Amino acid sequence: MIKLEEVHKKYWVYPAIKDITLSLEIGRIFGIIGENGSGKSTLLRLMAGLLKPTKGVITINGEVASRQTRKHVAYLSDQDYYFPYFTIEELIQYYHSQFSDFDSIKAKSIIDFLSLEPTAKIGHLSKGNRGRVKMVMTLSRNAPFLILDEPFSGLDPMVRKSILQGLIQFVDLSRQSVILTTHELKEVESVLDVAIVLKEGKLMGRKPVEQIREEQKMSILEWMENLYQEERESMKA
Ligand SMILES: Nc1ncnc2c1ncn2[C@@H]1O[C@H](COP(=O)(O)OP(=O)(O)OP(=O)(O)O)[C@@H](O)[C@H]1O
Repeated sequence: MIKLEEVHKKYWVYPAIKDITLSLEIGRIFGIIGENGSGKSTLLRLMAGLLKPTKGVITINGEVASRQTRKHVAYLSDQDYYFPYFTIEELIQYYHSQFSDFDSIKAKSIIDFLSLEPTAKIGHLSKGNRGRVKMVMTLSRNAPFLILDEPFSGLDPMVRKSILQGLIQFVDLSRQSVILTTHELKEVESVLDVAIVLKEGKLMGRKPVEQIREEQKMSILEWMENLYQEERESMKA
């Protein structure tokens, strides 16, 4: 479980995350959504142990988030940082040497599923295929938390949904969770279990997607827009 208790994060004096208390359990696919600059990437980086909270506590499986807890997290960054001179298979060997939980057999299956050529050099790939390589490297780790920051950037809209649905089969939800951020709400709606909405660094809501659909008769986007509207009205009052 990842637990945040009254977490604040400031960049210098600017507050990016404000007083968030939240628990994320194993066995779910969480979608963190919100407008640009609402704090989604900052929240993921805090959970991944890459940033320290300014105030508050984050624990991962009971340990305070730090360099040591990074072993519990496979993190896909929204940055394009992969080693351009490696081939995909060399990158797999490198990851295998770096992460004890890296599953090379799974990596090969995901490469097949995503129609990537193992001997291709990373630097020669299109942006969309570099994005696919990042997914291979992240989903091949048997870490309990797979944290994906904008995993679909660069993927064309026609394949996003089918790729996402296919990739979920490589996640073992009996002992893993996926936490992702995205602006592609339509494509992810069908696979998300829980939606978490941020606005200006604040937690606006957390709800099972089934409940949003069945009880509130709304899409995730409509639910998010409602929460934003309520916030605007409460600010005016
Ligand atoms: N390294 C940084 N230094 C200073 N301010 C930062 C830094 N990173 C993010 N911020 C600021 O913190 C706020 C939250 O940024 P963050 O990237 O977490 O938002 P986001 O919801 O992921 O945005 P987007 O949807 O555009 O990716 C923004 O106002 C951003 O400008």
